[in-house]
Amino acid sequence: MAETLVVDDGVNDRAEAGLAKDAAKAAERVGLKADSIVIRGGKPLVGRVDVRGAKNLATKAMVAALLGKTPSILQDVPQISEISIVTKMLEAYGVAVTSPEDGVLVLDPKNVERAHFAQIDALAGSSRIPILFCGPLLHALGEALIPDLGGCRIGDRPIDFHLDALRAFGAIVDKSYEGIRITAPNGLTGANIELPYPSVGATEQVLLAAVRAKGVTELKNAAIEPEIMDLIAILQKMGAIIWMEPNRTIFIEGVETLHGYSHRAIFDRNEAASWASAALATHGDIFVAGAKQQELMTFLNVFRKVGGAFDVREDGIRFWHPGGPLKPVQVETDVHPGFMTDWQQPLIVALTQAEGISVVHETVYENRLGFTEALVEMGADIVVHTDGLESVTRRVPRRKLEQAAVITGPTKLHAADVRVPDLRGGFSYLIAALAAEGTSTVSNLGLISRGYEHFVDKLTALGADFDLV
Ligand SMILES: CC(=O)N[C@H]1[C@@H](OP(=O)(O)OP(=O)(O)OC[C@H]2O[C@@H](n3ccc(=O)[nH]c3=O)[C@H](O)[C@@H]2O)O[C@H](CO)[C@@H](O)[C@@H]1O
Ligand SMILES: C=C(OP(=O)(O)O)C(=O)O
Repeated sequence: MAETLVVDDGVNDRAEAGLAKDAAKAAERVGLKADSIVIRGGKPLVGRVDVRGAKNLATKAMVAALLGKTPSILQDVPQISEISIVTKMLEAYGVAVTSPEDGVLVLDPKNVERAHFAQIDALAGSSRIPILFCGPLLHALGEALIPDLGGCRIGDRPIDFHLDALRAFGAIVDKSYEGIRITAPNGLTGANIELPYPSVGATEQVLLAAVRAKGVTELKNAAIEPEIMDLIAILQKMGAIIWMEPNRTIFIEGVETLHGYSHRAIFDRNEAASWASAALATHGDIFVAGAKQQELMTFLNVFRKVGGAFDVREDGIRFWHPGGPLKPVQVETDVHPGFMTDWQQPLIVALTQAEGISVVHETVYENRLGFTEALVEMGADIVVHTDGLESVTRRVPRRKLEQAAVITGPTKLHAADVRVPDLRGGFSYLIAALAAEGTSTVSNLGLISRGYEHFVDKLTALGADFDLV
């Protein structure tokens, strides 16, 4: 059975309570005081939004700073609650975090020897990032205490690949602690690791542990998402030796010491794709400044097939609904370069407006379509098949408990009161409420601020009609 942290039944409630409590607190730290938004829908979103660094890179870059002997500088850091949570973690682990100007973080690991493990428990259940501190802390201190993980509840999200990899490096895992305690009395030694699935987090785990391990590490079946490539670029700036070979193989030659980096985070392609879906679903026209074509190629193909229009410019991408009917599509989520799982939730709202039957097959997580229930309440015709659909071809082997959503459109969406279940599901509810006729209330907004910077201000800039409660 896969090893898990916070996902077994007995501890789920604790994780959920932690996530909800922390989401609200962390949201306040990034300026969101309201729990709910009352949206008067039926108006197209038109205007410009700016997208900065990716949540899924910036947080890992912050962890990487712990590996350096000197301070690191990270630019284009978004004001999202996930960053404020990781800042608190870094501070507990002895890294001084300052922000000389908006979007810039200086991360100084000078006090890591005086890590305050006792303060870490207060952050239990708030994020998935803590598990990535294992390698850097083991190199710095020979010991790591990691609190229970949080993150979106979109599947079981075990950490067996992470722990197996750490054991392969020579670490000892003790799960009697609430969370995990991990030690490396003899240091970490490079290893040959093959991941059972190209997990993003487990690939990052291996990179962050291997860069200072003794000897060479070979990682097979690695994830190769653009955010991972950006993390590799950061580690190389720090002095690491990393190269790639075909078929998802990464080699890392361990080095004695690393120094700080200066880096501008890759843009948030998940946020960009979310605003693109919002433009389509509301018959709108949104220029997403900072979006780049390369990392969005797979999304852009699907967006075009659905009938959306886009224009790639020097400084961003304009997405709009060109008029006329939208077309149904068949999409299967996958690891990069496939269609990213984080994109499917916002896209599904747009697909409720396509003429015909669309299929979205979720193959990365086993519980990421539950959010569609609220869309059905709002008038969408969506049937979720929990065994997946046999007819869909796939690159990765079939895994248990997959889900497929069959969306029949177009359907008129009407107003409803809905509660945000997870980050992308929450953004989807905002889109649905903006597209629907009437007045909807979306509550538990704190979760959206985990990954969408200044989304309330952006909605105002796009002409949305709403009040915060
Ligand atoms: C903070 C962050 O970057 N989050 C992203 C990251 O999550 P995260 O890194 O958690 O996602 P993974 O790629 O690790 O997970 C993919 C699949 O592998 C499974 N798995 C993973 C690890 C493990 O030890 N055992 C195991 O079975 C998971 O349950 C899941 O079904 O990549 C996901 C897939 O692109 C994205 O949806 C998330 O937005
Ligand atoms: C699933 C996501 O994030 P996390 O891994 O932080 O829960 C996401 O960004 O959509």
